[in-house]
Amino acid sequence: MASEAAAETAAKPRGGRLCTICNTKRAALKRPKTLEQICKDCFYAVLEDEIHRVIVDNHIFKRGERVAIGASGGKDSTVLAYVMSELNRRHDYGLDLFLLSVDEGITGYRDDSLETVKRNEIQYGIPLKVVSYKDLYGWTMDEIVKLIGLKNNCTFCGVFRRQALDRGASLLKVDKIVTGHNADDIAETVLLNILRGDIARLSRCIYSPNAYRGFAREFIKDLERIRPRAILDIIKSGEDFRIATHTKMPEQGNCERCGYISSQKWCKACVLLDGLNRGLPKQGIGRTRGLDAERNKDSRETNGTQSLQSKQCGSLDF
Ligand SMILES: Nc1ncnc2c1ncn2[C@@H]1O[C@H](COP(=O)(O)OP(=O)(O)OP(=O)(O)O)[C@@H](O)[C@H]1O
Repeated sequence: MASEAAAETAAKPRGGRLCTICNTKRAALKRPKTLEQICKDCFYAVLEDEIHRVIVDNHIFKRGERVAIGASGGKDSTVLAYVMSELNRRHDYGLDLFLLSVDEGITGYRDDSLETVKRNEIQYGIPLKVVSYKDLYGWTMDEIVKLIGLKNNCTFCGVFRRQALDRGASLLKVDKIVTGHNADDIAETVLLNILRGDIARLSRCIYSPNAYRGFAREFIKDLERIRPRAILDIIKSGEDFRIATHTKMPEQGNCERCGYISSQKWCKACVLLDGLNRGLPKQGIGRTRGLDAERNKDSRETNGTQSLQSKQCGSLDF
């Protein structure tokens, strides 16, 4: 008996609970979703398995499809690239994967993270395509910031990035694009869209512009401290949201200028680019209803008031 007890003590890692899944390694984290305390390896395994289940249950991909992975070189898209290539191989999805990076032309920021993407290209054997703001729009973000200053630059960055991903996707002739979003980002988005009354974006469960994001982030982090499940509960509320049938939704069409998807005569990227090229960089900054509607009514009209200031850079705007 004494030796058995000794063996058990030896097997148990010192200073912590055992993983509730494998029961051998030390628990490294507590999952807010299940409240289970699990080790690193089991966390990777359950996460990959859950992603696979979501892909299969929702019929997200069809065999033979070409899929671009939006690769910024940041943590979320690096995980995404790994998981996509791993699941494609492990479960034989039969997908043709590509890494798609947008180079916004921000010295010391994107040029560094693109190095990570180039390493991913070799590591996972997925071909990489880089599209740049300079080639697509004739402007780098550094040049835009020089013109407009730091205020409002996130609007340009986010809108151009969203369209650059679409353009890159059509160059690669892919059927789908996947982008990496963690639970915190999605909860912020749900909250932001509710705060802004942006039912159209909420129903498509996509990103709202950056304004207020910093405040929403702090608020969610405060909630999480009190109740760790708060983030998942907000996401669930967003998913279960039902929109009254009489709510007016914007009609999707195509931009008259560039042909990309838009609910206005001109898409936001064209409105902003037109302003930049005409030396009126404040044109189109602000909410779509209002300024862009005006801009779309009469392309000669310009207006730089009511600008929304961004509190945080880097999130992908949809
Ligand atoms: N420059 C880019 N090129 C290609 N894809 C991008 C780029 N920026 C963002 N994305 C895509 O949009 C996702 C969400 O971007 P966001 O800017 O919110 O960054 P994030 O949450 O910090 O993600 P990451 O850690 O991957 O940078 C990224 O995971 C990526 O898939």
